[in-house]
This record gives sequence, C-alpha cells and structure tokens, in this order.
Amino acid sequence: MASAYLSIEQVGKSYSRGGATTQVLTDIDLKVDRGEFISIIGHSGCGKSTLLNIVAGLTPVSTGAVLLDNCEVNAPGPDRAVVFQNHSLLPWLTVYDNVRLAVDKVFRGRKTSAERHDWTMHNLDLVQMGHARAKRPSEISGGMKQRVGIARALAMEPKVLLLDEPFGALDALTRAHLQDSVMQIHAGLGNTVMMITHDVDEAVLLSDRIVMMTNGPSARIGEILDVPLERPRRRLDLVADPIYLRCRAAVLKFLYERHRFVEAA
Ligand SMILES: Nc1ncnc2c1ncn2[C@@H]1O[C@H](COP(=O)(O)OP(=O)(O)OP(=O)(O)O)[C@@H](O)[C@H]1O
Repeated sequence: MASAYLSIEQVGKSYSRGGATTQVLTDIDLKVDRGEFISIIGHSGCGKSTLLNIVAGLTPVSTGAVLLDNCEVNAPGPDRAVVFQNHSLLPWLTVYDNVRLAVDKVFRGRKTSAERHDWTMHNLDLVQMGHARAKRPSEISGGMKQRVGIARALAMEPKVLLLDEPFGALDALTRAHLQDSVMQIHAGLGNTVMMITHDVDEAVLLSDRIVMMTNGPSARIGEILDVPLERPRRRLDLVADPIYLRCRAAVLKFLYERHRFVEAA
C-alpha cells in the first residue's frame, strides 16, 4: 500500500509541570493525501493547535511520529508553512518585503533576484494584494494582513499549508471573501491543507474531510467525516444542498450532543 503524503502516527502529547503531567493528545492517527483539504474541529482546549504545531515541527511529540513525504518531522521547515489567526507580519517591512523575505530565504541560490521578485508579485497577486505592495501592515485591514500572510505561506511552496484559525479574527463578510480565495487557490494549485477552525460552515465549505476531536484532556480523533460535495463549491448553492446539510448536521451533532463542551472547574 502506498504511504500517505502526510502521516500522523500514534501521536501523543503530554506536558509536565511541577511533578504533574497532563496528557493533551492520545493516539492520534491520521493520513492525509497530497492535495487534500483537511479541517480539524473540536472544542476549545482539546489540543487542535498542539496537533498543528506538532505537524509544523514547533512542538515535539511525546510519543509517535509525523512523516511528511516519507521524512520524519522534528523541526520547523519551509515545507510546512503556517498561517496563524493573528497575522505575524513584520511591522517595519512593507507588504512586498514581508513576502520577499520568505521568498529569499527559500529560493536564494535557486532563483535569480528578478525571478524572486516575479514570484513575490505572483503570490501577492494570487491573494489580490499586489496593489498594496508598498504599504506597511499598520496601513492595511485585518483581512488584508491575512491575505499577505497566506501569500507569504504560499510563496514558500510548502508541501503542507497549516492554517490555525486563519479567519477567526475577521468579520463575517471578510471571512467569506477569504474563504472563497482559499478555495480558488486550492483549486488552482492543489495544495495539501490542514486547517483548524471553530466554524462548522467553514469546515464543510472548504474541506474534503473534517477531523472531529473529542474533548481533552487526552483528546483523540472522535470521528472523521467525508465531505463529498463537488468542487468548485459556491456558498449560495450549498444553502439548501442535502449533502451540505447532512455534513453540517453531523458535525453539530458530534460537537453539541456527543462531545458537549464542559468548562473545566
Ligand atoms: N506549552 C504548554 N504547556 C502546558 N500546557 C499546554 C501548553 N500548550 C498547550 N497546553 C495545554 O494543552 C491543551 C490544548 O491546548 P491547545 O491550544 O492545543 O487547544 P486548542 O484546541 O487549540 O484550543 P483553542 O480552540 O482554544 O485554541 C490546553 O489544556 C492547554 O492549556
């Protein structure tokens, strides 16, 4: 059997402090195909960011392993680009320079300066931000900053794009525009994407599969839902689509009936 592009194998994660150990994740097994769009959903504190950070190489596993394209992940690398909820642009650099910095880091020695310029602009244009290339982060909106963050991540040509609630801090309309952009980019480039979200509609709209996590501590994968909606997907067409409604109901049922959130004492 061919091995998966991204393979999370029996991953467990615990944190120890002052003699006490908290088991955050237990027995996480997940295979992601190349080009697949996966969402991770689960209640606050269950360990979604921990899992994403493990795949990013920012957090070490306690047990198990993560393999990407048959190589074990044990440190951050440009083959895994992360976009966080709150933009992480450097405030003293322009939009262009924020992306160019990453392009130079990844492609110096492989592309000429002129090619790196073109590639930077290409990725800014992909997220419709070429016009704002000379602005600094403080001069653009939250949605625009997230677009630049996505351009920067895409410009690294990562094997996996890791999105940690990328639209969580945005208003509903901006969020919808960005979701549409991400769907278009995914359709055009065929990126492999792992996205954390709290938004059930967002998960169904964007994903090929939705990974639903049980509550922590010791969170596990409770269920994995296939989203067999054809692409391209248009949000207005989906409002009354029986497959969409069935998927949405399945996630809601998992989160609010089977794994209800209980506030820690
Ligand atoms: N560095 C750390 N040291 C100790 N505990 C940690 C650390 N990082 C995370 N945790 C704990 O691990 C658990 C999972 O946290 P994590 O941020 O992964 O959850 P989450 O599902 O992403 O939450 P949210 O949806 O609220 O962002 C939490 O109980 C958190 O307190």
